[in-house]
Amino acid sequence: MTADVPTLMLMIVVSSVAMAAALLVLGWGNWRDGLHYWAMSLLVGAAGYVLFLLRGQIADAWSVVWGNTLMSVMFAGLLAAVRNFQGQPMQWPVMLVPPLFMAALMQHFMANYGLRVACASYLLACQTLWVWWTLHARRQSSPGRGAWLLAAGLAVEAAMLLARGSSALASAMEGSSILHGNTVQTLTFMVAFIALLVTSMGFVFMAKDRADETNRRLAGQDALTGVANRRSIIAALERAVASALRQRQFMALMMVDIDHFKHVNDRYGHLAGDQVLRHVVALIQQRIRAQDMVGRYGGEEFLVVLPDTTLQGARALAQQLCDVVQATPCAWEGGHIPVTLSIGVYGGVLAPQDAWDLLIHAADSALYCAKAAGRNRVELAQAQGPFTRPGSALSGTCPTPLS
Ligand SMILES: Nc1nc2c(ncn2[C@@H]2O[C@H](COP(=O)(O)OP(=O)(O)OP(=O)(O)O)[C@@H](O)[C@H]2O)c(=O)[nH]1
Repeated sequence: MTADVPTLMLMIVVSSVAMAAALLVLGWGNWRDGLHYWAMSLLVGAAGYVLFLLRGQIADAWSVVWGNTLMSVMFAGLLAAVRNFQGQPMQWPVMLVPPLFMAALMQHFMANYGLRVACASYLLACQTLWVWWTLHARRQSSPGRGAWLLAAGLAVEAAMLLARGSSALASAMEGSSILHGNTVQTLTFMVAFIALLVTSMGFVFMAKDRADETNRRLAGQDALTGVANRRSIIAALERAVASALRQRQFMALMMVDIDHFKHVNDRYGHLAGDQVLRHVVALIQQRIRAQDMVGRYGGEEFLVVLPDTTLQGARALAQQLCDVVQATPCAWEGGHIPVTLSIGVYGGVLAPQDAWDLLIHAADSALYCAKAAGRNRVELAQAQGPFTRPGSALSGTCPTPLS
């Protein structure tokens, strides 16, 4: 099976330039995730192929030495793209060793086509595997389908280069040329073309996967405080309720509200109010466990979901929060803003009919009681028995009549 090698090379050049141009146009002014390194590498690779295509028409030193060196620079650039995507620093002195090595090897073996092909193929295979390994070693920073596609494309490319190097060593290639069509040449450049498409698509998908993930995270986040927003914290509560019911475990919930927050806004201004919200969130986050979750339920109201926690445990934590917030006024413009919290706590073993909205209602009722009883305090919603619909166990749990 043979195909016209110059045509295959031309296809690679045209696709590389087209993809690079698309990436450069799309990413212009907003370079991120290493896409600019990828685009530049494609252009360098295309230039290398153009020099191969001109074999016989320009000096061999240009076509052989520079053509192969540019191929090696292209793989150094792909490595740079992956490292940039992963947020790793560039190590140019190390990353540019292979291209320098390639230039020296090509000079040295200029007269021996077979050895030249073998050396160039093995060196490029090593560089491809280096990119693959960099991707693989930090899988957590590039999860998703894109990374799989890229890894697969790199693996195929490396396998093809190793096979080409071995075939060059095994067969006498004197008198042959890179532009001659034979089975190995055809396979080499067909695989190179496919690998170019697959790896580039994989890299772009990687960037897209990351953008999707960032959007998903932001959609579930409260922009001011950085904790879960109302939708996310309710979703987390639903999951915690389902898990507590399945495993017949305790769970607790706190509704935390900043006292007289309107007064903070009125006296110090809204920016100060925002700072107080962040301050309170930071203090809460410092004291909850990894499996707990805090979210902003409303203006100055926060929900804290506490899986596998008894009512008494939640009450102790709530009291700690009240104490620490009172003892740590919020720093603002060289002074301090005193802050206190009221907290309503629900905790217990759930009954099958209990739902997240009932638990919120319970914690909210207890919070109402805490406000009514003078603020800066903790009140409990339900201390015994399964939780039931409002109007039964919950009503009348306020220890102090509302004023
Ligand atoms: N700075 C700031 N203020 C907010 C934000 N969201 C809500 N608020 C304000 O929070 C205040 C809530 O006031 P109230 O519901 O009367 O509660 P309160 O003053 O804390 O009174 P109690 O809860 O009864 O102690 C209102 O003034 C809202 O404008 C926000 O994101 N930033």
